Amino acid sequence: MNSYIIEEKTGYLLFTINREDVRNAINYDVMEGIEKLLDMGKDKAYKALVITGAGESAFCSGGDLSAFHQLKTENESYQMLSKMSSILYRLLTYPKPTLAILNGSAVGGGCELASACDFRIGRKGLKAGFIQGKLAITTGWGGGSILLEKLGITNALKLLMTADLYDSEQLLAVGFLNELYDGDQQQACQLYIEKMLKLETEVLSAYKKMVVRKWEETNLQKRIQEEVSNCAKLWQSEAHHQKVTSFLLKNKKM
Ligand SMILES: CC[C@H](C(=O)O)C(=O)SCCNC(=O)CCNC(=O)[C@H](O)C(C)(C)COP(=O)(O)OP(=O)(O)OC[C@H]1O[C@@H](n2cnc3c(N)ncnc32)[C@H](O)[C@@H]1OP(=O)(O)O
Repeated sequence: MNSYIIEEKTGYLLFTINREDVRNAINYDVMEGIEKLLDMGKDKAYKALVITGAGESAFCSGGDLSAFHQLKTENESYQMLSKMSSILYRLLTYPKPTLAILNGSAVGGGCELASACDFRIGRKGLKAGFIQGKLAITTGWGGGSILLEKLGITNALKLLMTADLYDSEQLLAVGFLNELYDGDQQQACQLYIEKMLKLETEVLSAYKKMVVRKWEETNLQKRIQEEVSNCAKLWQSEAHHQKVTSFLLKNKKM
């Protein structure tokens, strides 16, 4: 079964992480799928990109712990973290509107993926959290630096420094979610982007350029690279490896 599905919809591309059995955890296949989405999205036929997860339970549970647990040293983890942070920077600065539909829980890198999109709508009742801190690491794909750009500093630091799971109403209140939906996900998606799809793609990309220019002037990409380097240093700590091992043992993955 493919780790992801890319569907051509009228005016936009829909990317679905298709790994429901592991709560849509991101492995190298999914990373390659997002790169393929970003390449396909250049076509003028598409005015927007939408990202979601398969099933009702999870949007994305972050990095695939079974796959990435093999990465022990700072350098080994840096290669993976740097690869995904570059992909998320491409997504963040994409010259078209991008929407994450949180169809269920989003944790760790799943929240980083959602943060890299311009907009986030979430199913009522979901829980999400930047739980990296509970694994003795920080965000490592750029999500911390991006969150600090998109939410107020206090709200962003609260989500990052508590490493807690928050419910959909709380996430709406702090501005991580832009809207909540009940029921049909496709309808919620259509309702959210239909007005944007009526505009010329040149107008949409001109507005996106305004914010990308601000991020370029404030060295966001360099700040993301520092985040990645810091996470790689923490990654090799005994504390991090023990936390991941206990998760995998609890789920009989070791
Ligand atoms: C910089 C980013 C960073 C990185 O890795 O590089 C991160 O993303 S760090 C954070 C990594 N992610 C996690 O620690 C999340 C771990 N998962 C969970 O906390 C829960 O699974 C949750 C809250 C997402 C969903 O809980 P729920 O009770 O609904 O499901 P289960 O825990 O029973 O999980 C079902 C099934 O999926 C497997 N699973 C879930 N998440 C992952 C994952 N991230 N990697 C690998 N496998 C995952 C879990 O082992 C269960 O497998 P099963 O064979 O059914 O026992």
